[in-house]
Amino acid sequence: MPTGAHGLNAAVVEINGVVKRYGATPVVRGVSFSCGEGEVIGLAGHNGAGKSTLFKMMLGIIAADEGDILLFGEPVRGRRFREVRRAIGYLPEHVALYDNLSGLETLRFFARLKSADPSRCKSLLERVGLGSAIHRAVREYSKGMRQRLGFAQALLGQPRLLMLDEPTNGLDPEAIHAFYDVLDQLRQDGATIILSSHLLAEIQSRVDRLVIMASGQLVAQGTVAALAAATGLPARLVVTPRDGARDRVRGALLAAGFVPQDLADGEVQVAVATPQRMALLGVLADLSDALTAYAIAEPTLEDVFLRHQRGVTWVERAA
Ligand SMILES: Nc1ncnc2c1ncn2[C@@H]1O[C@H](COP(=O)(O)OP(=O)(O)OP(=O)(O)O)[C@@H](O)[C@H]1O
Repeated sequence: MPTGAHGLNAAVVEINGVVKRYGATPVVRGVSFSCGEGEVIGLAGHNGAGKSTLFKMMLGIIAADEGDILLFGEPVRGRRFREVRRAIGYLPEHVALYDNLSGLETLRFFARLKSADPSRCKSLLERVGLGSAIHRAVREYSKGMRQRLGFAQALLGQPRLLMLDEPTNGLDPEAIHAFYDVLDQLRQDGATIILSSHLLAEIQSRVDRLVIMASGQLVAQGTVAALAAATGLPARLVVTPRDGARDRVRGALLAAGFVPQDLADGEVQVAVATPQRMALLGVLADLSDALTAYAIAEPTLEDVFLRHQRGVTWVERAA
């Protein structure tokens, strides 16, 4: 395993001020982050945020216009990167496959390209759930099967760093579950993993840290808990007034400093900022005979994400 110029403790990934332009248009705009050994990082962002472009720069497939990228301490376009590249598994967003080859032939082909041990191909295909289809032509593979084959290709050569671009794209829920099981085993084996997704809800419980991109910029990074707490988004209270009690409910909420909003089905909603939580308990107690139900929804990471998409930037600073 490469340890890089900085020795064993070097960050696996170091990205500093990376910019990429197509023509005059910047699509990655000054992105910086780093990633330590064994970390699982979720790179989240909507379509077009710049995730795939960043991945391609991290692999040296395309050159950055500005900034530095070091993997295992080596500059990605440097002379010694070839050696480092062998320790990296990459699942591109669109895997190019030869339709006439079988799954096994395909993987053996990739193994030769990567100088990886071809005798492991069969067990790798079993590991990604393609064990019964290894001799079938890839042209007969479903989208999900092609994606699994791409994943097997990324696992060739026991990579120490896995970069997976939208790895669950095209997978059904069962296959997504199986994918994360394999990812957990790889994490236990000490691999560093960066996976991108536009589905924050799917990855948020499966990564150690999130890096959120929007319009080519890194808008937030941190653990899921830190991101949710730091943005201080309000919780939402939704109450269902008893028949004829709606005005009383609205009045009590207003008097306690909340701003009631009528929902279509007769319910009333208010935003509850953290300092208002105690006041909320009092109002609910006063209104106990006027309500048939109430529910408090904590802010989700999706709310955080949407807020970042609207241009609010918050980046967790290292202590
Ligand atoms: N070769 C290219 N030439 C011109 N523009 C490009 C090229 N490749 C990507 N872009 C543009 O760069 C921006 C970022 O694209 P990128 O594929 O990195 O986003 P993404 O976050 O991976 O989104 P998606 O999930 O949709 O692929 C987009 O606006 C895209 O149109």
